[in-house]
Amino acid sequence: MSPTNTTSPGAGEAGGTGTAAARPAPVLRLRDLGWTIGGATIVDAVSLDVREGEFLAFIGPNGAGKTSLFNLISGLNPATRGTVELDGRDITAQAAHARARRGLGRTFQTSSLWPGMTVADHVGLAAQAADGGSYRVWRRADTYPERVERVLDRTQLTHRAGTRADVLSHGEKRKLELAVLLVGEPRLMLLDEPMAGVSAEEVPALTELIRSLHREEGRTVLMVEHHMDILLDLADRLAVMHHGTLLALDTPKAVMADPTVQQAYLGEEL
Ligand SMILES: Nc1ncnc2c1ncn2[C@@H]1O[C@H](COP(=O)(O)OP(=O)(O)OP(=O)(O)O)[C@@H](O)[C@H]1O
Repeated sequence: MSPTNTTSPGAGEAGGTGTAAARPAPVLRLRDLGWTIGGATIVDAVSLDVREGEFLAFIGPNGAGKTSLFNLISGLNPATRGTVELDGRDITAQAAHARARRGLGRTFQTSSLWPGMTVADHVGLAAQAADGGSYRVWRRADTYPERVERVLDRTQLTHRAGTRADVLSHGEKRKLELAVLLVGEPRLMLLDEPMAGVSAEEVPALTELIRSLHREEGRTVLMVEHHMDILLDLADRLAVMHHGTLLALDTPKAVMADPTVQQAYLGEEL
């Protein structure tokens, strides 16, 4: 595996499917993307393509720049160099909400829920926001009964509809964050450590949910995760971040066997 892999088209690399002629245009294209703040380069010239329907997982030691890269892709932070293209359109200068309207949605490493608000109200409010409404002028969740019901059913939270977010288990909170994301029907989902804080008993159901959003619904998924066993099961390709750079990008098997990657993780379990 060579780092030049990172600048070649994503299609076909993951499972060896398709020919160059049959490759669809990438849904997401990063070119020379970087973020420098206070003189420190946090994300350093990352280039990669993600094909429609792909599951690309990001791994790397703590502080490698994975979340920062997600912030640049989702528009939470502005890039200080390079470009982000979605469906062939340069969105580098677009704000996060404009990117969300184009089908790019994300979850966060730390919980983004309102403790005193019910599960159904979270989803209803997200539906209102997805329709261009404001998060500040709150209408009741039952303005969107069908949509709320559908998303709660999809995320196995129907029985928790009237429950306040702060009494949910960690796994249910993560599902609710996915529900809030799904109500906007994202085609490209950025999931930042969706298993963080989730108990071992709840991991399989959450993994299955994420798998079905990808495999059954055909959503493109970019996911940061530290649990390698989960990624080996879910991901088409692994991207390895190290000191802000993209160290490797290949199939999980090839990445695991790469001596450069092993070196980067020296002292840590890969
Ligand atoms: N706003 C900021 N200002 C200065 N430094 C920052 C800022 N945001 C992140 N950093 C630094 O950038 C580096 C990368 O952080 P980031 O959260 O992107 O890493 P990560 O790979 O997601 O780590 P983890 O796996 O621990 O979540 C860290 O050293 C962090 O302290």
